Amino acid sequence: MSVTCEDDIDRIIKFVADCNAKFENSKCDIRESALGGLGVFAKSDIAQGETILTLNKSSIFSASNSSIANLLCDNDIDGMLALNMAFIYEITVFKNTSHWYSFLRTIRFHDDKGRLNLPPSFWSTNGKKLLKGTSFDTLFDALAPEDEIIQGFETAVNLAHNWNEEFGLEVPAEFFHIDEKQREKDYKLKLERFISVAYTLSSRGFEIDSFHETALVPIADLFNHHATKPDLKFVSLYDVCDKCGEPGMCKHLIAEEFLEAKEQEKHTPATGGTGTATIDDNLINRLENNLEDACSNKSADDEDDDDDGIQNPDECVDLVLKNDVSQGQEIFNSYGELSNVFLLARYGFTIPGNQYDIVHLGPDFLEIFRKDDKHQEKVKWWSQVGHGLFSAWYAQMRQEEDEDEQNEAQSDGSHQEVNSEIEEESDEDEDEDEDEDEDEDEDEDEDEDEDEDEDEEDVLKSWLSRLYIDFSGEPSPSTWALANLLTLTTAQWDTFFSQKASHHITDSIINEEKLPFLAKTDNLHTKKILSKLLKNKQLPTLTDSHAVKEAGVTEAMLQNSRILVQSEQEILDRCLKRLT
Ligand SMILES: C[S@@+](CC[C@H](N)C(=O)[O-])C[C@H]1O[C@@H](n2cnc3c(N)ncnc32)[C@H](O)[C@@H]1O
Repeated sequence: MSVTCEDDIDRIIKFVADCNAKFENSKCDIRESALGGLGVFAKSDIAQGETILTLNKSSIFSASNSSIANLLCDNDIDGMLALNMAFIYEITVFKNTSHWYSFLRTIRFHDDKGRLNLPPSFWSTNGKKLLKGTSFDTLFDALAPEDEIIQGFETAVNLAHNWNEEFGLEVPAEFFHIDEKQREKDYKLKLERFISVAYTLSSRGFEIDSFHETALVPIADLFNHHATKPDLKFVSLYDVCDKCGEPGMCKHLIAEEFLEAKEQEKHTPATGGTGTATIDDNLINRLENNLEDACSNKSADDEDDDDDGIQNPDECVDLVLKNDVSQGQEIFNSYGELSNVFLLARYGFTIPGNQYDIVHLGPDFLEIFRKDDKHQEKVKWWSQVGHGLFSAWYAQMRQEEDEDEQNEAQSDGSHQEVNSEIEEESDEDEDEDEDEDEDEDEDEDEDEDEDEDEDEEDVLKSWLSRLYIDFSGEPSPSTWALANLLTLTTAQWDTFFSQKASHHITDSIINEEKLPFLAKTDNLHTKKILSKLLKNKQLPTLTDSHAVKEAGVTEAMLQNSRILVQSEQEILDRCLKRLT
């Protein structure tokens, strides 16, 4: 949960005004939202297509335009780790000397009681219990501490000390100085602060372009998320030079073109070639001259901009309304079509009745197999052969059904054209595949042993992940198939194969005519098996009486877990209703 204080609104508005941003202040109101923290509301009716925020990319905060941009680049640090480190240096070391300080200090990574904002993977043991057995735990394994962020923290601590030793850059002590006298305790504290910043920034970041990557965008980050009816579109030109952020020609592109031309020359016998293309002093001088010219033109343009207030749209980010909004309404953005698992893991909140939620049944099937030996052969076949075979057959069957539907709607002439195009495409694919196969053969032997263990784990994860119920309460095709399989008597199971290898069931040859049986959704025995499995499913019990909080459990943890668990429980109830 990352929320902004009302007291900070003026500071944020002043920051964007100082940056010459265009924010429709007269039409939008920033105030407290019932969803928590602040939100943005329409002061009057606003029409679809209106741009309510335009900000030059120089006013957003990214690792690439931060005070430590060069250091990060020299040390090959990018992505969220770079943004995290840049944010920490800006708010602790550079403070008032930083252009972004008045904006960045409004981003809080702890609640009003000073408790850090941590993702469930770093919740206390009691906190994690609240989500035990949900899809968050069993499908995404999202309660396990994330090694990547711990490694990121250690990299950041080492770099901070190196930079301090090499050229005296102050170490952000609250984050990266670990007191050796109480190392274990202090390490945990600093690590959690670092994770808390990472979690907070991940809930507020926008993907800008190939230069800035993920960045913080003032005002834009005050819009809350709506799962089904967002009002806004975030617009930013993604393809820019990844070294300097220029949307058009820049010295890096000129250099690249020069090297390409040299490379071509090398392969053209008439002119001959030098053999290697390097960026020599001459080229650098030419580029620098070009750049100076470009800069002087650009500053002239910028002066023009100041005169008439027009900015180059390619250098700006915009928030544009994609619906009409009415006076008083909260204006929503979309953070993506995300289930509560993703919302909680990345953004720190959940929404009741989230239509992207599912209930995972992998561990529940495993429990049936663990308890009852009689299914062993079927499970072995399903995990190693059956699920792949069934999934491929099912996908093909669905495709054919879709094609039949399309064909019915099409005239005969256009129908034939479509088919011949598809055939040509698949012929080409086959040729390409053959070539690739030859190359691959050489490398295969080396990697085989290493790959085997990983493969087994991946295979298990893969077929278990397909066992779920969707938001409407409908079991997935694999869930129906596996449950149908469990209903087979020994005699029926034997007729499933045209040739059965009794020692190695996975070598048996399936009777393909039997596959449609696995897709059946009306078998009473199957429905009984599924109903029993659902009734036995153990989700945490988090009724209102769970209000007595245990140590290490905050109100926010409890509230988010309650919403997530309730959403899964409602899906189970819907499924049970369908089955009976
Ligand atoms: C980008 S910020 C949005 C502005 C935020 N309300 C604030 O006060 O700064 C994202 C955070 O807003 C909150 N949030 C956004 N949409 C929400 C929703 N639909 N329900 C509950 N909280 C939401 C969450 O705390 C999330 O971490």
